Amino acid sequence: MPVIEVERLHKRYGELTAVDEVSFAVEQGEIFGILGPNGAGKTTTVECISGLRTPDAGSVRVLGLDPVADRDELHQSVGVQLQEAGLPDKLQVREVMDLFASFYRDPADVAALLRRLGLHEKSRDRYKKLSGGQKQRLAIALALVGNPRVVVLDELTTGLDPHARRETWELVEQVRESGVTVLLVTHFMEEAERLCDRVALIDRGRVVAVDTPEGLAARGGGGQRMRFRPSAPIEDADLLALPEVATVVRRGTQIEVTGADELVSAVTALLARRQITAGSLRIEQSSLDDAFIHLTEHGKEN
Ligand SMILES: Nc1ncnc2c1ncn2[C@@H]1O[C@H](COP(=O)(O)OP(=O)(O)OP(=O)(O)O)[C@@H](O)[C@H]1O
Repeated sequence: MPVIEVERLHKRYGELTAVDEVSFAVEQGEIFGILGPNGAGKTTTVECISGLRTPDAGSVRVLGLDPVADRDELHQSVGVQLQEAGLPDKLQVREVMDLFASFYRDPADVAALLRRLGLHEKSRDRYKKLSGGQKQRLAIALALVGNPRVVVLDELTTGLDPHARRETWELVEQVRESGVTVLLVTHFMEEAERLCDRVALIDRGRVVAVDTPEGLAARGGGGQRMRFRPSAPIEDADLLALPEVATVVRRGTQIEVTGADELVSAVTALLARRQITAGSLRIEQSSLDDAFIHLTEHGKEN
């Protein structure tokens, strides 16, 4: 049975339809991403899942519970990290954690959790003294302090430097390894590619695709791009004769070849047969970025 089941979810704000017939299911132990442009309806969707908003229509089940009717019960098993933590500046890290732990029947060991999140040495620091990355880690700690079975993380790494972002990703992977199902809202493709088992791509309140990051990337046009400087001349026609090659473009001494997924091995094998080496070689896989643009393009035009 899926851990989260969303069926034909609908939410309006006045005249504006923010979420329109959204359906997806998240399985136990998955890291499931909700990806989409600004204003797509991602936060509204997870707020309905977390019981913070009441849907206008459709159904949501989390661990078999109705997030609105069974809010108190849901709260015990679902940890939520929201975009704005809104914590009092003057409280110390440990105090915030103890306060949140007191809301749960079976809270985690606060000291152990702080140690796990690298915040142990900050236990006595006030919230306002924490760096952006530390605040973010505290937000994750707060989402985990109730020993949840499901955790909802919204815009987890926004505003973090690349190092802190990577550390946070490792944390999320550890959370999943401990058996927790993770629902992750993001608009960073790299984050979705690195972390998510599957992704729902949402545009203008509608789900446009649910797939693995690789599956989504393939829908964005697919294929590979390879750039190199050959050590000896090679004809365009020789490259184009390979079934994997779609286009060949020359820029000075550099050749750019695009084509199917097996492009790189086919071209490399051809070059090897001719005893040509590929200098300054760069390979790009068609990415989730391409899929994002491709699949949400229609929405932008309207
Ligand atoms: N409380 C609200 N009242 C009125 N309109 C709202 C409210 N919250 C969100 N909206 C609107 O609903 C739409 C969806 O917003 P939502 O925050 O769910 O999108 P999002 O995909 O999370 O966006 P972002 O990536 O920018 O955070 C937007 O057009 C937004 O302006």
